[in-house]
Amino acid sequence: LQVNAEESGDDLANPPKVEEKLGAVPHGLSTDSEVAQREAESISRKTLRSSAEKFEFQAEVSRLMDIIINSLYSNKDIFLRELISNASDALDKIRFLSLTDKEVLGEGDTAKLEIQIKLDKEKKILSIRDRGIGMTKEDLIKNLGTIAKSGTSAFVEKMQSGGDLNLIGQFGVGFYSVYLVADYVEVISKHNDDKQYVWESKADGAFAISEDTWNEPLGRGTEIRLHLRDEAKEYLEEDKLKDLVKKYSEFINFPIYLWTTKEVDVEVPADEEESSEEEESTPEAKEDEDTEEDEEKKPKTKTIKETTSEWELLNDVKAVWLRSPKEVTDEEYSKFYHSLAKDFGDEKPMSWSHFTAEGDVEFKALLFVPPKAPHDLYESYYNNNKSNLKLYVRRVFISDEFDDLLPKYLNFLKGIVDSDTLPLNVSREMLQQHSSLKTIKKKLIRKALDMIRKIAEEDPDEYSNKDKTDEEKSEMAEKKGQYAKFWNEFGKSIKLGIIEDATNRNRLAKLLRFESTKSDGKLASLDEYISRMKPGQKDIFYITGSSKEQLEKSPFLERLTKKNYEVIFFTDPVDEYLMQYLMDYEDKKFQNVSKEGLKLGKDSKLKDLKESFKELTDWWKKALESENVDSVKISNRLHDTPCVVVTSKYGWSANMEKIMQAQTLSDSSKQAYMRGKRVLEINPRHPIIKELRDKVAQDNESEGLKQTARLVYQTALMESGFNLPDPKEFARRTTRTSCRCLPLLRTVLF
Ligand SMILES: Nc1ncnc2c1ncn2[C@@H]1O[C@H](COP(=O)(O)OP(=O)(O)OP(=O)(O)O)[C@@H](O)[C@H]1O
Repeated sequence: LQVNAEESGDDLANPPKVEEKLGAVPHGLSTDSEVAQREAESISRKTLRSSAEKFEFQAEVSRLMDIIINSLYSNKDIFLRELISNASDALDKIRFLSLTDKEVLGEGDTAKLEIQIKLDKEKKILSIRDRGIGMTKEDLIKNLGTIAKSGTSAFVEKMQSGGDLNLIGQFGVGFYSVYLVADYVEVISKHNDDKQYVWESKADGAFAISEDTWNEPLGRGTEIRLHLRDEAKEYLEEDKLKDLVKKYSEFINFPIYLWTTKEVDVEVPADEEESSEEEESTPEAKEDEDTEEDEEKKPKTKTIKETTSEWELLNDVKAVWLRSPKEVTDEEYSKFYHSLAKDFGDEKPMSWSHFTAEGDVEFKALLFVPPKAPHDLYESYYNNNKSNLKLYVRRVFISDEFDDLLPKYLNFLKGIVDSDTLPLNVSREMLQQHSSLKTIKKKLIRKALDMIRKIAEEDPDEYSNKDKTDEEKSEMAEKKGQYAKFWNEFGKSIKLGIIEDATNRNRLAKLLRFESTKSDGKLASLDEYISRMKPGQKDIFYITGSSKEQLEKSPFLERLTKKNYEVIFFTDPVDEYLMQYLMDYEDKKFQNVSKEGLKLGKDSKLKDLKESFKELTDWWKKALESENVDSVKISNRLHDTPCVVVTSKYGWSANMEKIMQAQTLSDSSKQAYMRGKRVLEINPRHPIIKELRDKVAQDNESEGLKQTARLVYQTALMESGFNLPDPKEFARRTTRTSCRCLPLLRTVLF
């Protein structure tokens, strides 16, 4: 990665040494010492320091930077919140380490966990400094340039298809937003384990790193100096920065200070000449002579304007979750969500739950359902145990990658948990083992599922609101369609929950939504299905396939719809797995209508029919011996179709077979084993079946009969949703048979 340093004309071979005297500045940030000024001037945006080691950005990072630097995106403000958020993360990290080793914090100003923002109007430099964990030389190289995260290419792709730059933080590449406003950036950083280094780049494909021997020693932490572009001068205005911090970084848990400069009136001793002149020229002076005499002994003063500077605190660090829910407004919850989730889109969270758990294990929690699923929610679902909850112990941030605070299927929730029960001064690994975590997890799941249920309860599309007052109705109108929205974004997670969480299966099943033969294009719940069940109906009927449109035409539904039974359409591949775990609901069993075992009341004629078609069914079963067909039976589900192929109850359905075949790494021997035994079900009322019966009775050795029966079977396979093992053979047979048995075929196909 390292490329040869290009010698430039700048005389920086011996950078000036650290200045001894830093002047009377308040705690910290004395970055504008003369030496630093000279240094900054000498490089003056022409070229990077010649003595530095130079590196190329990783290709994806370089593309990302190109996009940012050339972006016409108008909301350039976002860079500040990204830098403050990084500073806050770095402070969280050092505070966490200090729990087990106090020494890491250092002494004096270095131990102050705060963020400082400073402006240099003249040189157009905006600096953001934190006393966080800092970066070693290696960290600087990796974190700011050479390692592309998974979010880098995802974000580049998103931007190329017209995505919103505002979402940069969610992709974990927020730092690079600095190039929206700066054309040259320096990152000065000091980690406890390394010397102080300067990273610098003009976003031209390369960055440079040098050991820092000229700036003020930071003690520990990072200072980012943005050399602002001309068109970004507004970020040198104190008021602008104050507004931005208020808007975006209000909920940062560390104090954010801005170095502000004010003109104030000060009383200074007046020199004698001036005071005597003043006495003569002031008419009031004569009038007040008596009083003047009394005060004669007091020294004469005058008021002059003086410029003073001070650190002004910009945020209130009281954590939202520690406040009573009654005191927090909806707007505050929304803003807190945006800052917590780094989701600065326009949409509010769909729902939230703010509660305190009491008893043996005490904690406060605030959970949110985001308005949209993140881009990578189901990517590496099974390899990623990290929940999106931030864990705090007594207000101290511990981790946002804590395994097992929530089960995987609830990973789409964002939020925080602050526990008073967990110990503070133990390692993350020890904490991970703590017995209270189980209780916390259990309570969080309950609350999360309640919160999701509430989205449905408050949605007028879900429940009739005829008993509601007008005020309640208008409140509900806002929530209209919210559950369908939730379902579209996170429905798969609920299904995965049903598969994975046996304890909460019934609660989760209540949240399940689907379309059905009676749902009229809307989503229905299992409770609705049950309320619509026909008297005497024992099972909940469903069918699986790749689309609703395809399923609506399925021959498996013929008798069921005629008899007015409702059938659920499951069209997501995960549904096949789901239905292996969801056996029953409210004492009703689930029945896949394309599998064996469908009962639709008693058919009094069945016995006679069986008898009448016995010769055909026996003959056909024998003819299909090599096809994994277990038996040939009279069907109770068909009306217009001559026959279908159903699968055994515990084997794969036709749809599942297709899903498994589509999986690159699936094991073909397992496929053969799991493929359900097939049963050919015939429709005794269909003319072609009747004709086949007659033909078998006449001459069951006829080649034409065998060909036709095979063709009818293969057509049934296709109609039942199976892939034909040899489509070419089917095509050949169709053409051949169509010549020989045209009249019969016409009945099959049309
Ligand atoms: N002020 C800082 N102190 C210490 N490390 C930092 C600082 N700023 C950035 N980093 C490091 O650089 C990395 C890249 O930052 P970047 O903002 O691009 O991504 P991120 O912080 O991981 O994600 P996000 O943008 O969502 O905050 C960080 O993960 C962190 O390791």
